[in-house]
Amino acid sequence: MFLMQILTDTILNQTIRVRPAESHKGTYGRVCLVGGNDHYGGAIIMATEASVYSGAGLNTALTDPINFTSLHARLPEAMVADFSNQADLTSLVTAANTIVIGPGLGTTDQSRQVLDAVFKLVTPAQTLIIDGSAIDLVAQNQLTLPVAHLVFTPHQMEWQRLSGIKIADQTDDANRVIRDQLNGTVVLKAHRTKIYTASEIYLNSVGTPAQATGGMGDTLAGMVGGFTAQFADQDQAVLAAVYAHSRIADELAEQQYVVLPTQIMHELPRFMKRHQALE
Ligand SMILES: NC(=O)C1=CN([C@@H]2O[C@H](COP(=O)(O)OP(=O)(O)OC[C@H]3O[C@@H](n4cnc5c(N)ncnc54)[C@H](OP(=O)(O)O)[C@@H]3O)[C@@H](O)[C@H]2O)[C@@H](O)CC1
Ligand SMILES: Nc1ncnc2c1ncn2[C@@H]1O[C@H](COP(=O)(O)OP(=O)(O)O)[C@@H](O)[C@H]1O
Ligand SMILES: [Mg+2]
Repeated sequence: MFLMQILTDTILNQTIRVRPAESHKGTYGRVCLVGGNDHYGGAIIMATEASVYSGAGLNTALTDPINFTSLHARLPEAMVADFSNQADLTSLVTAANTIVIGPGLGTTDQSRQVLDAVFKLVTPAQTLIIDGSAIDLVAQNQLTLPVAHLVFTPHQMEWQRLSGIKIADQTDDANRVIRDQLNGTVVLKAHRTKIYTASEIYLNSVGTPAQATGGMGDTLAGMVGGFTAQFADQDQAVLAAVYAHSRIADELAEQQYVVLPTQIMHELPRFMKRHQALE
């Protein structure tokens, strides 16, 4: 039996540290974000931008070259590389602390080749966030997962595809069985997102239907990337990212009918300053 833990503001000041003066960009982690085909460029732009605004020190998008100009135009802080260039893919994935794969990746043969190449390179010390299309590709092809700190971020339909559990039957007990088989943290996204770690279940009791708009999950994936790259405790980093994403949305929704993903990420630097570790 697992007791459900309810996330509160405490997770933020437990996780978000005050930046040490003696530090540089390398101190705050390297994130490689993989996705964005010729159809879904916005998804990888949002994920990458969310990682940058979370404070990760170095961020690179591995994407279709068609997205280079648009990504740079709004986000000069990030680097870009072609996800079909094997040499670039190898060096960037190898250098990363955290890899985020899936936002807008698509499920074509090319998407599958990129996913296979990344899975081959990932090592046990790295954190791998598997989102969106990457979840669908794993489910469709029953892919073998690499050994790493795995974090899955499915919405309920993606979880149905990956776990085989119908949305109506997605109970904690059923979800835990599959979580254990996957051997990774599962962030099951819904109106009230639940996070299944190796030992606990957490309920995200904040969040608003004002968040129900395309790109909201791509943004969360980028935030989880940025938080896990910077903050040592990987479970806490995931929990803090999920909670902050919804908590910022709730604040904006006091005045707004809909909250855009980009508005949430742009609040992050101020929000994180307000909620950093208590001194
Ligand atoms: N700007 C961009 O580039 C964007 C790119 N994107 C990229 O698109 C790719 C595909 O991702 P996707 O999520 O759009 O499609 P898919 O996996 O088919 O899921 C939709 C199906 O699931 C069902 N459903 C049931 N419960 C649900 C729930 N709780 N939450 C959500 N859905 C739920 C839902 O039911 P219905 O709406 O019919 O009621 C529908 O049948 C992926 O790579 C992503 O990154 C998007 O992020 C958008 C912005
Ligand atoms: N009604 C809602 N209440 C609270 N949060 C919501 C609601 N609808 C969507 N969200 C949040 O928005 C995000 C949607 O993720 P996802 O479906 O992957 O979006 P996308 O793939 O379009 O970026 C999740 O974090 C989910 O919890
Ligand atoms: Mg999604």
